[in-house]
Amino acid sequence: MRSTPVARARGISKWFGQVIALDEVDFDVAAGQVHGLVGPNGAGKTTLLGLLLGLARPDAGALEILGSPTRHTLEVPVGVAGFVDGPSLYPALSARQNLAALASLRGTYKASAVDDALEQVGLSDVADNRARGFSLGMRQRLGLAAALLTNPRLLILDEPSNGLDPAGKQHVHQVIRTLSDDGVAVVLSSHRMDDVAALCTDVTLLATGRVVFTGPLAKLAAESDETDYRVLTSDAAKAAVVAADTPGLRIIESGETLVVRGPVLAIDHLVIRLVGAGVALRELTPVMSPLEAAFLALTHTEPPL
Ligand SMILES: Nc1ncnc2c1ncn2[C@@H]1O[C@H](COP(=O)(O)OP(=O)(O)OP(=O)(O)O)[C@@H](O)[C@H]1O
Repeated sequence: MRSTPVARARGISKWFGQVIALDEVDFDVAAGQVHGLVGPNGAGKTTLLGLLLGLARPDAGALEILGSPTRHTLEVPVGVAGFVDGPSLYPALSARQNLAALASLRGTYKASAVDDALEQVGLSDVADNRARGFSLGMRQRLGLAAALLTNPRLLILDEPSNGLDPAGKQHVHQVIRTLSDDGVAVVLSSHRMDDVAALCTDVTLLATGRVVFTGPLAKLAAESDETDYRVLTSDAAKAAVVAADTPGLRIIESGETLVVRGPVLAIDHLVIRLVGAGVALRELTPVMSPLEAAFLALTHTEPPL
């Protein structure tokens, strides 16, 4: 028997005045899944995270968290923790005092649990420093520690890698992986496909409030059969002429560097034609990962050149 999804949305819509932020969204998250929410600016990621956190209610559709329909009041559903738009912290209190205050408010304060949470996110050394002086990355980590204190079954994180240095990012990624191994479902938003690729098992791609893809990460990569390649040759001008004449290829950029877009077969033909035309190929490099290519294809956005 399949276990109950940790979160299940069917046809949820959310309006802000005339703007539709979520348009009949279906969304499933299972225990242990690390589910990435990606999409261009304004796609509806934060709005969906807010609904999962009980910060707002859908205007239409059904949303169940841990098997229960979300209520009509605004409150964080039991078993859910996390934050959107950065964690709420008391700037005048230290990291330790912030966590102690939050746990005391819930009536669950235990000094050892606070120490554990700080240790997990790598903030033990600065536990007694005031949050006011914390960098964005440190505030993100403290917000994560606050969420961990509640032993959530569903953790919601908005851009968790924001402001983190590479070591901090690795640390936070490891915390998320451990939670997932323990069966916690994690839903996170990100603008970075490399973060999503490193962390997520599943991904939902939103564009102007609609789901344009949802499923395993590996399936998303297969959604686009076109990739951009940078082509360096011995004769840039002649290479551009050959590329323009190759069926299935589009020239994205020409000049010293030639960038072309097309399916792998068309790229093969380009290489054969270049060599046939006496142009030496010095470099052929994909400009973006298959995930980024799928993102751009499905959201109809163009890569920056
Ligand atoms: N409180 C609000 N009042 C009015 N409009 C809102 C509000 N919150 C979101 N919106 C609108 O809803 C749409 C979705 O916004 P949302 O913040 O969910 O997108 P996002 O994918 O998180 O974007 P970003 O990547 O820029 O953070 C946007 O058009 C946004 O302007």
